[in-house]
Amino acid sequence: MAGESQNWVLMVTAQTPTNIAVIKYWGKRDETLILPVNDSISVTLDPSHLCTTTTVAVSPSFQKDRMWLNGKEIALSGGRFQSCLRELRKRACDVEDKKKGIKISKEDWSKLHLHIASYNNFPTAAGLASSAAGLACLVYSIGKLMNVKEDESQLSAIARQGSGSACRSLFGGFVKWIMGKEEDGSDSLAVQLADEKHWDDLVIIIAVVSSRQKETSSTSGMRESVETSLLLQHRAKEIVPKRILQMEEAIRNRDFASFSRLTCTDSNQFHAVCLDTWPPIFYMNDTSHRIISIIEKWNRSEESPQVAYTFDAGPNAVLIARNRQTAALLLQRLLYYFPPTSGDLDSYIIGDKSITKDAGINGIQDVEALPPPPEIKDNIPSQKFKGDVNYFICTRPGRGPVLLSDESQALLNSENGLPK
Ligand SMILES: Nc1ncnc2c1ncn2[C@@H]1O[C@H](COP(=O)(O)OP(=O)(O)OP(=O)(O)O)[C@@H](O)[C@H]1O
Ligand SMILES: C[C@@](O)(CCOP(=O)(O)OP(=O)(O)O)CC(=O)O
Repeated sequence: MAGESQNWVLMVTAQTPTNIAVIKYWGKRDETLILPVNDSISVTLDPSHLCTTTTVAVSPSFQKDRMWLNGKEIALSGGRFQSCLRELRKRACDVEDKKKGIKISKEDWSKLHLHIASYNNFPTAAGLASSAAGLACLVYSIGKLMNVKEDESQLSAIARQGSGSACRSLFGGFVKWIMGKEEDGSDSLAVQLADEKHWDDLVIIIAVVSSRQKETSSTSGMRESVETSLLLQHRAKEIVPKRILQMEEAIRNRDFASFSRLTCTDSNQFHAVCLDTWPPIFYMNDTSHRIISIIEKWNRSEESPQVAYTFDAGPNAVLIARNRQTAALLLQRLLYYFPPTSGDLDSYIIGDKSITKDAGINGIQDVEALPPPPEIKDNIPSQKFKGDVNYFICTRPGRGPVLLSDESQALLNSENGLPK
């Protein structure tokens, strides 16, 4: 290891998106390597609205590996973090920073310690897939720091060992996680089906539904489903392989009718598997069901589907509108049924606020003046559900991980490698 003194700090900062599955991953065939029972497909969400930023630093002065998440130190002792660190160290290569006069040889990495600081620009552990963006960012940034030569797909197989869904966050656009066949998991990795520009009409609105912390984590929920649900076995063997092919075709042809049908039925089947688990698991709540029925009613009243819905292991609805015009109509419906409890629209609709303008909403008075959606039959009085949605995030399909070269965006101090 060459360097004038032992006080140098070398660091890298990266930003990684989160993703939402449209064909769900639910069930592992290997718990430690995190190998799934079926392929899955996701849409990467625009990191301008939902992303993780991670800085990793290395210095001979660091005494041990340390990590800070959203400003608080967390333990890195968990098996999943350790698997990722071990796999990355195995693949580390020589690194030279001529400007700083630092040279790290391949062999040095096993003796050097890391400091990692990460920040999610959205709530952590709130059903918005922070673990997917977080673990993908950890692997991507350390991979860059250690000059790991593997491509994104091979890195995805490492991120997979941090959290299954994280492997799909190594790419932008539309991503498939191939389940693979090998026992060592070497062929269980993510590939990009199409980038985010391929289908840039799509607009995504997430309804963050008020709820208590979920009772069953994805990890334990899917373990229980594998052990007890016969529907899961049937789904993995018979249903998903066909759906994957149909979904790939729908994405290739930008066929919204097919994309929407597959997305909704796959989400519904995943929640049916949860219900088929013993004891049953409930992730959706009354508000989630209400949102499904609003969308179903609207889609049925039109000639072709306007919006797709999908729900992960929690009550939040992820709604995918076929284009901006539809997204504006969707937002009007959502605000009609779920008006904010306060007049503060700015914090009620976050992300791409231009959709709010397109919907003709400039203030709370416009929300109050919204007419009932035309698909409601006149004889059924329409009810409103103020307070049942915490807030909405307007976003779209987005790009994959990037390095941030501007040092001012680093989360660690370049002098001592501690959080800024
Ligand atoms: N930026 C990050 N860097 C590293 N690890 C993270 C990061 N963000 C979250 N995690 C890990 O993910 C855990 C949260 O995962 P959890 O599955 O409970 O919630 P979620 O991913 O936000 O929600 P869900 O899985 O329901 O969509 C955290 O406790 C932490 O271990
Ligand atoms: C419902 C899901 O979001 C499940 C995600 O599960 P995780 O990736 O969080 O589980 P672990 O691999 O145990 O970390 C569906 C999906 O993202 O495909």
